[in-house]
Amino acid sequence: MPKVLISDKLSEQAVEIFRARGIDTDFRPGLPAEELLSVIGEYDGLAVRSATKVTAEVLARASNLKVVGRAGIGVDNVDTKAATEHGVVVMNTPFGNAVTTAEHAIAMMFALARQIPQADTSTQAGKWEKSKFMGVELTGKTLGLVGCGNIGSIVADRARGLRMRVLAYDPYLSEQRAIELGVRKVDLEELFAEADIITLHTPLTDSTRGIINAEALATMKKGVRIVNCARGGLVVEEDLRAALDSGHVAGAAFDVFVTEPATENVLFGHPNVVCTPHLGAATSEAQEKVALQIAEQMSDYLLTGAVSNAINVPSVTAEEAPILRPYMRLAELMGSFCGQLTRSAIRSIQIELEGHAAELNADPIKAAAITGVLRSQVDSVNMVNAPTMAHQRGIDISVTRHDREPDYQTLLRVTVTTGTRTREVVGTLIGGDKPRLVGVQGIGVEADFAPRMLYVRNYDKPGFIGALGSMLGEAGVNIATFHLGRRESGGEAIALVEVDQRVDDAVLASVKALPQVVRVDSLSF
Ligand SMILES: NC(=O)C1=CN([C@@H]2O[C@H](COP(=O)(O)OP(=O)(O)OC[C@H]3O[C@@H](n4cnc5c(N)ncnc54)[C@H](O)[C@@H]3O)[C@@H](O)[C@H]2O)C=CC1
Ligand SMILES: O=C(O)CCC(=O)C(=O)O
Repeated sequence: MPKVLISDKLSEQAVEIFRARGIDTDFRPGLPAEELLSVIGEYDGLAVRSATKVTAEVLARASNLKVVGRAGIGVDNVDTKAATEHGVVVMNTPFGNAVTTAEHAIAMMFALARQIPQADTSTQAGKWEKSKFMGVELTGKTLGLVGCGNIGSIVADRARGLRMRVLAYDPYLSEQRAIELGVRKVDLEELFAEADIITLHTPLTDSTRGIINAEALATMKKGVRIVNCARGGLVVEEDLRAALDSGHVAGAAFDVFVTEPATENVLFGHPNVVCTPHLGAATSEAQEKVALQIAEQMSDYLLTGAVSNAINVPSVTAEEAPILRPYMRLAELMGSFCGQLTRSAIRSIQIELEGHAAELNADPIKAAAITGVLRSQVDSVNMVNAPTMAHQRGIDISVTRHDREPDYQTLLRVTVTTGTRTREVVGTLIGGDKPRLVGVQGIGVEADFAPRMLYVRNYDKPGFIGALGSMLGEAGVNIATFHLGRRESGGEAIALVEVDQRVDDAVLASVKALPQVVRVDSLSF
């Protein structure tokens, strides 16, 4: 039974879902970092929000971990690169808290425009400072969105309802989508020059870090207001504080900070600053949605192999998973066949799909084939890290779909090249799910992938089968099945021999010494 740890404050619905799906679940919100390090080795899945830092060190200790689930959007608290290298899937819930976070941004905008938090504090302190809190109307004002994805689009929609004019800077926003949203797509300079209020809705990346700095602030309208409900680090906090102090910026509302939890910050204490403690996603509706989604997604992956909303591997839907699983098994076995025959640096891996296979999602099949090829070289390879490992080794990967009619209903071909050699195997599924080899090196030969096999290439001359049989018999090795294929043009043949015992190196050497034998390899599957 898989085991999952929930180390942040997720809705308890997540626990119920995991347990209902038969997953052993430990609910330990607020687990200290040192304790996480000592217990993570026990778990197959780790569900987090933003408090748990899933560092390279955590991942290095997570010997059983298969999936990290982020109940939310931003995965900047997960070292995704290290997760990929360790073969761990990282998934998030890209939509569950988008409305809630957009509403928080709108609430922050109102809080700034009408100084609601400051007025509340003053009123409850017994002061009646009616003239102190003169606000501004939002109607007719220009809102500048930096980032117009899920959350930015919802903010745009709500802002248009408030009769605001909306500009958006997002290099990946199409003109068509901008028209649909009723926003004007502009460059960053124009947005800074025209916006009365700027809200940020991008992830924190190398291209967005410090996107609002002293230089940018200087190009903004005097009296601009800035809302950040995305990520600390998008704004250089010291530069903003200086612009607030000089009166160039009229107000700032921040939900996120460079250092969190933010118990102190350069923005704190300024009369025109409103702060919340990373509450963007904090509604009961959003938390139920993200907890439920992440628990379902993680359970699906651990129990069926279905992958949704993963950051580091291609998606496999719940419908696709049972269809793809036998193909992934076949591809991995075929890759392993080639990998076990390859003793030098691999240059390329080609995966070809024909018949039914050509209609399927090829990414998981490709990842499985690469896993199989690399497994004889690297123990820790799996479906998640195989493409990265291949890339790191400079291996070219290609996938080709053929629409010709194959001899079998469905066919995969895996070809591995080194500087000097090519290994090629062809396989199919018998009865829809049983992997079967149907060709090696262009020679038709049918065999199952047996736990122990000998692969022999020989000259097609009399006496070979008898000699091989008696040699193995004398060594106490029982032959379970024997499959032969030969090139139609003659000369070359291949034998795939399933054996019941391990064939030791001395016996392999004697087989190799037979005059008809070109090469012999012991394979295991
Ligand atoms: N305060 C909170 O509690 C929450 C904060 N967030 C933050 O909000 C961010 C946005 O979330 P979504 O809208 O769901 O993500 P999304 O991925 O749907 O949208 C992000 C948008 O940013 C754009 N973008 C990327 N690089 C850019 C750049 N250099 N300049 C301008 N635009 C750029 C992308 O094209 C995309 O359209 C998340 O990455 C997360 O960090 C999300 C949920 C809750
Ligand atoms: O889980 C939370 O409270 C934070 C949400 C968030 O920042 C995100 O989803 O990116």
